Amino acid sequence: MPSAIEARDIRVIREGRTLVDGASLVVSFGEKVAITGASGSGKSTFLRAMATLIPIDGGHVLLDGVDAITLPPTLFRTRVAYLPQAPPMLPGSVADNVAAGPALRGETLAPERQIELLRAVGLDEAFLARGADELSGGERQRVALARALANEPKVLLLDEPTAALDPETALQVIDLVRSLATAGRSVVMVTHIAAHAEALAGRRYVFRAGKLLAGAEGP
Ligand SMILES: Nc1ncnc2c1ncn2[C@@H]1O[C@H](COP(=O)(O)OP(=O)(O)OP(=O)(O)O)[C@@H](O)[C@H]1O
Repeated sequence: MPSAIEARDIRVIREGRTLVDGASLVVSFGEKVAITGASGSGKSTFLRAMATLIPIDGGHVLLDGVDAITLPPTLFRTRVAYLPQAPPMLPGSVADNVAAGPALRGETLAPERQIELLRAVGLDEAFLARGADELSGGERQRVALARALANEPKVLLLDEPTAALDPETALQVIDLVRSLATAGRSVVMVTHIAAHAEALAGRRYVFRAGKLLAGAEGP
């Protein structure tokens, strides 16, 4: 069976510096992977490369065994959700945000589905009418996850989802992220906080000097 997503020998070189030096990662369906590493080690660059958001200087990203380069970008973006640190909210209500992905494709997200998605991220339906710009950091992170889930992605790529959160909220968001890995959905999370990587309870990697190393060893 092919993997859900695979990074094969990825290289990223910028301004003569090798930021990602032949990094490979195979993620199975339903698997959780946490990548830690020191600031500036290249983990965000690697995650963005996996999301096909930046040009790469070598290697391949495979989705379900198929080279991403051969897939229509819109298909890849629907299957693979990438969330940056502190994802920005779109103007309007929480409902507008949750329904944004389908709306881009000219589809309407049924109100029942919006409620279901909010519940999946631990928010009740009263949030739908709230202005997205009034939310706390933790609520924004949850709404961003619900917005991503509306596309029914197979893979979630999360860059420091707890970066802007207080310690208690951060652990709640990690619990939530852990629960989002299901039989058909994989999660790859970058975090510089070892305890959060551990709390994800999946496979562990460390990014060091552009290399992705298996294991939980600290930076
Ligand atoms: N487009 C670019 N051009 C030049 N240098 C870059 C570019 N993007 C990233 N870098 C550099 O590459 C290195 C790795 O950055 P990256 O954001 O991947 O690190 P990180 O491990 O995620 O760090 P942090 O935990 O601080 O976010 C840094 O030194 C950064 O300044």
